[in-house]
Amino acid sequence: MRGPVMKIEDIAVRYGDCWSIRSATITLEPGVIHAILGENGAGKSTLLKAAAGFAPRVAGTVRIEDGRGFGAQDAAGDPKPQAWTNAIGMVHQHFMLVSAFTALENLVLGSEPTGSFGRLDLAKARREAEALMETTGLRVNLDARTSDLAVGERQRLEILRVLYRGARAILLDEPTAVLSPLEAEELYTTLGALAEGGATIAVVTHRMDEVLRFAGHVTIMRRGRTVLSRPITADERDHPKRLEDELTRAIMGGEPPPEASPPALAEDAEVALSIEDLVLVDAAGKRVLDGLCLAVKKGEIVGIAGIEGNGQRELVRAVAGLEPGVAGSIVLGGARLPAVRSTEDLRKRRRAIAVVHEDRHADGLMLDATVGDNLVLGELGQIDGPAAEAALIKRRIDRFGVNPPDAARRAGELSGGNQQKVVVGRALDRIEASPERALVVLGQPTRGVDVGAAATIHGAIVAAAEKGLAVLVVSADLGELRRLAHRILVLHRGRIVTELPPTSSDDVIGRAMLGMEDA
Ligand SMILES: Nc1ncnc2c1ncn2[C@@H]1O[C@H](COP(=O)(O)OP(=O)(O)OP(=O)(O)O)[C@@H](O)[C@H]1O
Repeated sequence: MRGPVMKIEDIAVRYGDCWSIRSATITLEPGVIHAILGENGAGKSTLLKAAAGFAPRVAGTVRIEDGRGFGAQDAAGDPKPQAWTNAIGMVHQHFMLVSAFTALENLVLGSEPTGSFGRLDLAKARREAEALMETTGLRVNLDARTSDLAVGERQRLEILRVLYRGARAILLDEPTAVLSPLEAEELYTTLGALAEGGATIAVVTHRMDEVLRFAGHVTIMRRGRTVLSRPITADERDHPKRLEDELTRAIMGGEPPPEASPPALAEDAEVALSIEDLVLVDAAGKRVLDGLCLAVKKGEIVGIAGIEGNGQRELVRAVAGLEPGVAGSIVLGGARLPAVRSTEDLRKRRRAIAVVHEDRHADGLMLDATVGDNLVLGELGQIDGPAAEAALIKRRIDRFGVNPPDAARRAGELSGGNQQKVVVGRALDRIEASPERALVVLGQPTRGVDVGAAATIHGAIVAAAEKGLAVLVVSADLGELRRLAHRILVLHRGRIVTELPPTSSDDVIGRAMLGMEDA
């Protein structure tokens, strides 16, 4: 199944009065993984959408050549040919699955096989799905409800869905942002095999290590333009430091920011947060938190590593007071936190604890509200008039580099990384100003965020610890935990199984994440 060559020539894309892409030129060839990197808002997602034929292009051409000649689509390129739709599959940053459907139903949605009288032939769908899983090595439980699937499984389902429709070019928008390192590795093995089989593969990512290890070609976007596009040689892969520096400079348009490191921790620092024997049983009777214990001192940054789905989300929600069924105790500053029974209880907890949930769309943002409203969400009635509110919003936009710096824009129109800056910036900036501040809990704080913005967020996390707050960081990015944390705790099946120093290798942490005893 050889994929098409896709030539995107000098395209420009505009949403209303906002230029998303000013000038981008890129050629995607079958047979290699083509990585696309760049700052938040540089236009990477839009570039993929334009390639797939559904971004409002105002100039340029997208040419697809696969020997059968799909031809070119110029700026006024709609409607796109059916062959185009079938040949190119896009896996979006935010999954496009119907959570109430089974995996099988989602897989065939929109291209369902039919039997007599045009009825859906589920048996045939299952046979075809099984065959596809066999050839690609991508496996999911076809009968599971999609809402019950782990995030890595949902990712696989999205790719299977695209392949099921016969796509030979697969465009993936930050596919590893939600995956653990092991799942990401598996995904790249699959993509590598698909590329070797002749597919055209493009991946948008912020993770440099993935580019250095797996990509055969790299393109960098900056402020709506492609500024570098070139192959990666085997020799460069063996000595990646120079390439990494070159790419980082191209992304940033200058020298990379200095890396954060945890502040010095006083030996006699008091324990700020103490969690004892936390137990939470889900609707299916599974103990998602199973006797979890941990402690964090004042001024300490503790990292939590673990494969997604081992209790991270529930731990963060329990500390935030959003899991009424949780048993065990959470002690903050020597006092046991009472159960949250009212909005006032929740407010009280928020004055002491800042929380960033891992799913920004479900728990952190109102996409239809403005950036400004989102930046002060939850502070209703606590800010002294509209002028003070406008000043606070402006400060948060400036401090975290939200781009475009426009408080009146709808949050849903921001790029993914800029949405993340809004959520994290709001939490960190607010807690620092609270007289009752004690704890920051962050779920995947730099997911989908570029190097520069990650440095800003890391700086703010370190600043919070320097102010004496206890900090708990849950992250799938082990490099981030190593850089930021004083200690790394490994979460496995709802409990902390190991404590490791931040100098531990990926291999050691990875083994502990799998629950291996010798880690
Ligand atoms: N539907 C839309 N309406 C208005 N503006 C949009 C829309 N989609 C994207 N934009 C704007 O286009 C620009 C590029 O966005 P895009 O999502 O392509 O960036 P990106 O490089 O993928 O960023 P990130 O790394 O943060 O995901 C941003 O300024 C964004 O705000």
